[in-house]
Amino acid sequence: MAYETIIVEIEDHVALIKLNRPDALNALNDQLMSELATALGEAQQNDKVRCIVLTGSEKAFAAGADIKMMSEKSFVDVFTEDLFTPDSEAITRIRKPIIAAVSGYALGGGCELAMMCDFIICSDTAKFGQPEINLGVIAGLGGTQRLTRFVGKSKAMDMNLTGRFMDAEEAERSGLVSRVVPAKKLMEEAMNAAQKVAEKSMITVMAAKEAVNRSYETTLREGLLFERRVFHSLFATEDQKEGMAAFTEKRQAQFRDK
Ligand SMILES: CC(C)=CC(=O)SCCNC(=O)CCNC(=O)[C@H](O)C(C)(C)COP(=O)(O)OP(=O)(O)OC[C@H]1O[C@@H](n2cnc3c(N)ncnc32)[C@H](O)[C@@H]1OP(=O)(O)O
Repeated sequence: MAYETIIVEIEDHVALIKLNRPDALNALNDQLMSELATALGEAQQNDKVRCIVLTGSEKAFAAGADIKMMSEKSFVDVFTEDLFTPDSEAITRIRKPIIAAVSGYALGGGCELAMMCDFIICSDTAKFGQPEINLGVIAGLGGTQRLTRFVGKSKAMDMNLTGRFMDAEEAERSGLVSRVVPAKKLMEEAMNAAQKVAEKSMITVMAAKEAVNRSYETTLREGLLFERRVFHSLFATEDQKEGMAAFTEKRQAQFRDK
């Protein structure tokens, strides 16, 4: 399928999805969000794809929802048509792993989009923020909910109430991102991480993703039980036999997703 606001490339089992609205710092309009959902759905269906990397430009991962589109709308418009808060499940229900590679601004919906991914690698130029307060609104795609789970109440309140930006160093220190790398190395680092994930058993990767995500949705007791059940169930796979045999035989495992 031909896209106008994103670019999709598939190489070595990794789908690289690049947000591409350079004149608006990748502001998230309806078309971009719909094309992104379609591309992710296609990556999920494509057997050649084992990991997905989502990125933007050097200057902006995404500067949030399209303010020019929002500015004319009334409460009745946005409430009745459920505007500007697309169902994040189009992204979070993707079972293959998604890595966000963030350079420059990840603000408002851009920060929220990065947080919907499985982990975030950012460049030392990255700036995260929930500046919606400056527009007379609040975050609408997880900036008060996911961000609080990532960085805790105090920092999430600070960012949502003052609208200040968090730099890469603070984002790593606060647990929002997993790694910070020099801007020039960002894509290499993200693609290498994706390759590492792509080498694993897809069944095990999907199970690990589901188990970690469960920790956000349930109690510790239920989460630990879920983890234990999934751990036990993986002993029914050929990939568990292969992984453990490879360790014993001191060789590289050859996973077959079975
Ligand atoms: C998801 C939900 C529910 C809500 C939201 O996300 S609300 C949006 C939250 N985001 C923001 O408030 C950030 C808005 N942008 C900025 O503050 C600045 O653009 C900046 C700090 C990211 C960068 O500033 P800079 O001076 O370097 O660049 P600009 O001249 O301001 O921008 C270049 C170009 O892009 C257009 N732009 C930027 N962000 C958006 C946006 N969110 N929506 C629509 N358009 C955006 C900006 O207007 C300019 O284009 P023009 O020169 O044609 O006006």
